[in-house]
Amino acid sequence: MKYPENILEVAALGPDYLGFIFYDKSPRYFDGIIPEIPGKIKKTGVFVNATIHEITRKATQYQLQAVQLHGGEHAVFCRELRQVLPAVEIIKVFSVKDQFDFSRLHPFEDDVDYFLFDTKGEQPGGNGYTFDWGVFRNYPSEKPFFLSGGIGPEETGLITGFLNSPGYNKVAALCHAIDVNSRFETEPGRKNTKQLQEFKSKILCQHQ
Ligand SMILES: O=C(O)c1ccccc1NCC(=O)[C@H](O)[C@H](O)COP(=O)(O)O
Repeated sequence: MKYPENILEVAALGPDYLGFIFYDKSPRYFDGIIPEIPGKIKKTGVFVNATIHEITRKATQYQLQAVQLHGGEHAVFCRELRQVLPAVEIIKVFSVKDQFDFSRLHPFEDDVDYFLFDTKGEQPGGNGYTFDWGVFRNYPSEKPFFLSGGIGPEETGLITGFLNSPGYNKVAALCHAIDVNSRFETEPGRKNTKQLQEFKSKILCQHQ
């Protein structure tokens, strides 16, 4: 999110999280003021290889309830961050191409709250492409995760198929949130509220 009036419009749809990109090479880079939004929506700072000091500064400035780490942050870094910001959820992102080696998650198990799976692309995030969710057949963890990467208005069938499919049963139950971004934008950082509303209604209606 980037623009105050658009933040308020999207907040009115009742998402669980709202993301603010603190990566200055992104067209969605956020440096503004976050208007007052309902406390149950978790303000989430998105970082790429930022220092603990930078993350702490933004977390304090914007009263973030979650941070999403999109760079090469390692498990020890996440552990240190947790010590400094114990009340803030830590979401560690992994980029998936065709295959994914899930053993990479193991070192992070005790130090993050959620994993987030995004599509590997030219940029650290916001690439707008999906990956093959079939990789989740090999998901070895009990940790809930965010499903991300190129999810757009046309993906509702795919999502509900994934969430309801017996083939994925245990994994689908661990899908904590659906993360959407560029495919719902009218320009970088500005979300199409109508499309988001329809998307949310369809998912809620189709997911048993
Ligand atoms: O969106 C960005 O510009 C961005 C830049 C650098 C790191 C992360 C970024 N976005 C983070 C997200 O969580 C996106 O929602 C995720 O990458 C999916 O984006 P999209 O493929 O556009 O749906």
